[in-house]
Amino acid sequence: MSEDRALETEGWALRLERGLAGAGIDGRRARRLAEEAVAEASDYALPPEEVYGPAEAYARELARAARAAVREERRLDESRSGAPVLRLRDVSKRYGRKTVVRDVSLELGSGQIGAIVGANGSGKSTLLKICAGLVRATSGSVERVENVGYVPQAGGLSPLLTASEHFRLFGSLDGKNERESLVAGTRLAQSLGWRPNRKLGAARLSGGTQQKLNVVLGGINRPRLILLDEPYQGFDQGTYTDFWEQLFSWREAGAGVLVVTHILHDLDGVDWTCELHPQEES
Ligand SMILES: Nc1ncnc2c1ncn2[C@@H]1O[C@H](COP(=O)(O)OP(=O)(O)OP(=O)(O)O)[C@@H](O)[C@H]1O
Repeated sequence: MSEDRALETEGWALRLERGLAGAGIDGRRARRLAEEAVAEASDYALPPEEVYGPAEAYARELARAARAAVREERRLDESRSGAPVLRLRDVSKRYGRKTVVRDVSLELGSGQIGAIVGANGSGKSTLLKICAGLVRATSGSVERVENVGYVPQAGGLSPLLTASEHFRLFGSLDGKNERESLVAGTRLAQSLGWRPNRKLGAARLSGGTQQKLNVVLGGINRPRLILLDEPYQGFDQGTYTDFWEQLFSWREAGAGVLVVTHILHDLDGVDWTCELHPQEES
């Protein structure tokens, strides 16, 4: 970093710290937030002002986010009570004459991980789409909370949009502004050991990286229910471990997580398993 850039960054961080302190954030926390902002901006090789805007305005925004986090903590306390986030009763799905899901009942509480397992063609993806509200059950009932994240097995991205543009698009659905979306997406990406490239469109990312992006988008708005359809197919071993750690930390934070998997050792860390069986043609 040039000397000018270093001075500019230092000044910006100081103004941010002062602005935060002025907005009632305690001194040590204000310093940590300023350090994090500088570190994140350096990930993008840009001066913090270019990423976050003027320090004073960003301080106001962070203070607002801190107040929202307190409200969120209250909400999480409610969800830690284990209230159900998803309940299926006798759900079946037919395509024409073929029954692909038969009489499935399950209940996922907040702070739980459930796994859907079964042979190829046993209806796992169909059931997850029913849970997400993307496919309608032929019979039975589905109740779910409103805030849901869904991570498909593949696809689901806009080929020309970059990772950051996806963060903004998905974040805006939750009322986040551009910076909040960028920060939330970048943090989640980092927890999967990924530093998004600022320029590449999704179509030019590797298969595994596209799936990391899908996982980030599934969790970017801190949903109370997160549905994941074997999204780890292209992950290397390290990312795969990070992925499960992320599921555990979502559970810890009070979300209900439902994951389709066919890898049996995954099941060690889950709270319950629902096994599906391929249906005979009727
Ligand atoms: N839109 C559809 N129209 C007709 N049949 C469908 C449709 N979607 C899925 N099916 C059929 O439903 C059955 C279950 O498919 P599904 O993809 O849910 O299974 P799966 O357990 O997720 O499979 P895999 O392990 O291979 O991913 C399959 O026989 C499939 O061909």
